Amino acid sequence: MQQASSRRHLIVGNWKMNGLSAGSLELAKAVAEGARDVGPAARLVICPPFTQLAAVAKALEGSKVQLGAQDCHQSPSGAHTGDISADMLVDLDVGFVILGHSERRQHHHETDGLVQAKVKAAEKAGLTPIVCVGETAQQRDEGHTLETLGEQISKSLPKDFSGVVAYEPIWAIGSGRSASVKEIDETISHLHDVIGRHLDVDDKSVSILYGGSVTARDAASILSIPAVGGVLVGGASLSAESFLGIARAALATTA
Ligand SMILES: O=C[C@H](O)COP(=O)(O)O
Repeated sequence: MQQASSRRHLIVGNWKMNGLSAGSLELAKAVAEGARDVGPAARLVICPPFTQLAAVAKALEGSKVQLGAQDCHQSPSGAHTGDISADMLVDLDVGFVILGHSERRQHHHETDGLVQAKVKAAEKAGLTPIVCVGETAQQRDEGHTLETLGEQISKSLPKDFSGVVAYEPIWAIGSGRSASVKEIDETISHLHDVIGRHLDVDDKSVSILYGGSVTARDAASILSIPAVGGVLVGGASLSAESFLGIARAALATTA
């Protein structure tokens, strides 16, 4: 089994629909500055809204923080009013893209099939997709968590997937109630098994992040779980202090 001490955690901040020009620049610069102290323990990625990508890309120049986006269209170009293609993101020095987040699955009716088409488009353009899967509170209460996640994994990821997966229980997102260490450990280990069974890739090559109410307080215990490859952070990524606190927790797990 992979040991915590040999890992380099991926710490991803998803700003969601937050950030105007001045605040975004200030936040990006503060994260870039603070990231110097994190050393090689973690790779940091911030995913601002589309409108701030160009400015944030400039603010991150020369830093160890990488840029991500929150979605892309499955087509490279064309008549898709209001959409953004993977190539457009690459053009702005974006390296990562979050796909299939539960907020998009729910509010934009994104299906597993559409998510898979977006994953293929992102990988073709050279982006690293971060594909989100997660169960609702009802699915969890009815004992359908593993079945739900297995279906999402097998239908959302192409057989030759080379990106990152984020396990985000929907009931934990923005609720202030993170899943327990035991739940995260068991579920992510199960996801590795599903990947090994359904995809044509070594399951160890796919890093799996946890997301859902992660804070600087509980980050160390989550990042100490050997199966966890990092965290996807929403609310706590909107402050440089809390986001960097989470990144420093990665450092503590390698000490
Ligand atoms: O993409 C991030 C997740 O939805 C987690 O958000 P949260 O940290 O605010 O719960």
